[in-house]
Formats: sequence, C-alpha cells, structure tokens
Amino acid sequence: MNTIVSINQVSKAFGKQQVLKDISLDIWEGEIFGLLGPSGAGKTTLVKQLVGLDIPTEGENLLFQERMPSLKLIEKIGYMAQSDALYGELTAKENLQFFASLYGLKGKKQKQRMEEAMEVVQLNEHMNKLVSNYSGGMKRRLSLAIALLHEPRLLILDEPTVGIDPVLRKSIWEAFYRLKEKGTTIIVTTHVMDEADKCDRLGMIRDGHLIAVGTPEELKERTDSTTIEQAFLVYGGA
Ligand SMILES: Nc1ncnc2c1ncn2[C@@H]1O[C@H](COP(=O)(O)OP(=O)(O)OP(=O)(O)O)[C@@H](O)[C@H]1O
Repeated sequence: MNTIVSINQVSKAFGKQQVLKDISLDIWEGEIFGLLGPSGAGKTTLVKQLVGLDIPTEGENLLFQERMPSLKLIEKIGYMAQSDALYGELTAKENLQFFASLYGLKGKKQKQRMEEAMEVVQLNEHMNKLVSNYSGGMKRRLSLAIALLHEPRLLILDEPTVGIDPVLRKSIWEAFYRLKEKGTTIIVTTHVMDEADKCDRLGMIRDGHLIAVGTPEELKERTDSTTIEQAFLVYGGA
C-alpha cells in the first residue's frame, strides 16, 4: 500500500482550546477516506493542515513524503473548502478560467479541462451564468469542479455534498469512484452517515481524538452495530 498522507502525532491548540489531540493516521493511494465526526470535532482543522493552510502545534503532516506546508505540492492537491471561494460578479466560466490559469492551464487544454470538470458536476449548461445567480448547491458543485481542474492526485474535500440533493449527490459520488479508478486519492469530511458508508475507510473523530479507523464493515463488526451511526455512538462511549 502506497502511503500518500501520513499524519504523525498531530496536535493543535487555539489558545487554551485543544482542538486536535495526538492524531496519527496513514491514508493510502487510491482510497476514498472519510473523516467522520460531529460539528466542532476538528475535521476542518485537520484538513486545513493537510492542504497547508495551517500548521500543527505538535507533530507533522507528510504528503507525498513531503512535510506540509509545501509549495511544491500545490499541483498535486485539489482542495474544496467548506465555504465557497468564488467570485460572484464573474460567470462560472470566468471563475474557472481564473483558477485554471493559476494552475498554468492554457489554451485548448484549459478549455478541455473546464468542460470535463463541469461535466462531472453537471453544470455545463450554466457556464455563462453569473455565479451570484447560482443556487447554494450549484456553488458547491462549481467549487468541486474547480478543485478537479488540474487533475490532482489527491483531492481533499470539506463537506462536498452539503446542500446538494440526493440525485446529484449520487452522481457526484459516481464521479468520485471514477476518479478513484484512475488512481486519485480522495479525503472527504462528512457528518452524513450514509455518505460515510460509501468510503473505503473511515476515521472517526470526536473532540479532537481519532477514536476509530477502519472500513465501514470493520467498524460495524467491531462494535456489533448494524449502522455506522450506531458504531460511532459505541466508539464515542454512548
Ligand atoms: N482559527 C481558530 N481559532 C480558534 N478556534 C478555532 C479556529 N478554528 C477552529 N477553531 C475551533 O476548533 C474546533 C474545531 O473546529 P472545526 O472547524 O475543525 O470542526 P469541524 O469538525 O470541522 O466542524 P464542522 O463539521 O462544523 O465544520 C471548534 O471548537 C472551533 O471553534
């Protein structure tokens, strides 16, 4: 198993508040890894470190054997934050062009990647619409398209399907599986249990602790549970 992400004894404090507590975890190439936990558990804090937007107070995060934050890795990582970083006064196309040029995508290649990424999120027909006229779910999907633009080897998605209806959510998960088939590693945070079931492996986070790691089946078996929700409650000591 080729390790893509190695989180080594990572802790994080904001002032006196300890938000991450001694987390160690390896994520492997080509897997869809879900970080599952209730609101405030520390998921966003952890993924921000993985993309290099923050640093741990203790420990280190290695991505592609390189210590984060590292500018070298920008091209290998696609990140979708929890709040959309889009320009409302521009069209979707202009937003895509802006981010594509940041990644050095030009001309034909740029056009092709923009179309492919918008196809994944089924927004092709809304290319020329102003983003301020997009619905919340459309903005999420456009953010996802932007994260996919440069065909990163590692995708880190913070609650990618919030505000997206079940039909589209299904098609987005199908896209995740297609990317996985091509060898892309995907890390996704969620607190939606049925989504957790779709991941290859899960890490359950509670109060900054990584309380369990395994496939959804393993986690259910070990706790004698029929659902991930139940397993989570057992691990949480409920
Ligand atoms: N920059 C910051 N300064 C101070 N406290 C912070 C900061 N960022 C996060 N926190 C705190 O860290 C804790 C964990 O937040 P985090 O956003 O990582 O949780 P989460 O699991 O992603 O939750 P959600 O699912 O609601 O996004 C919260 O108590 C939050 O208030």
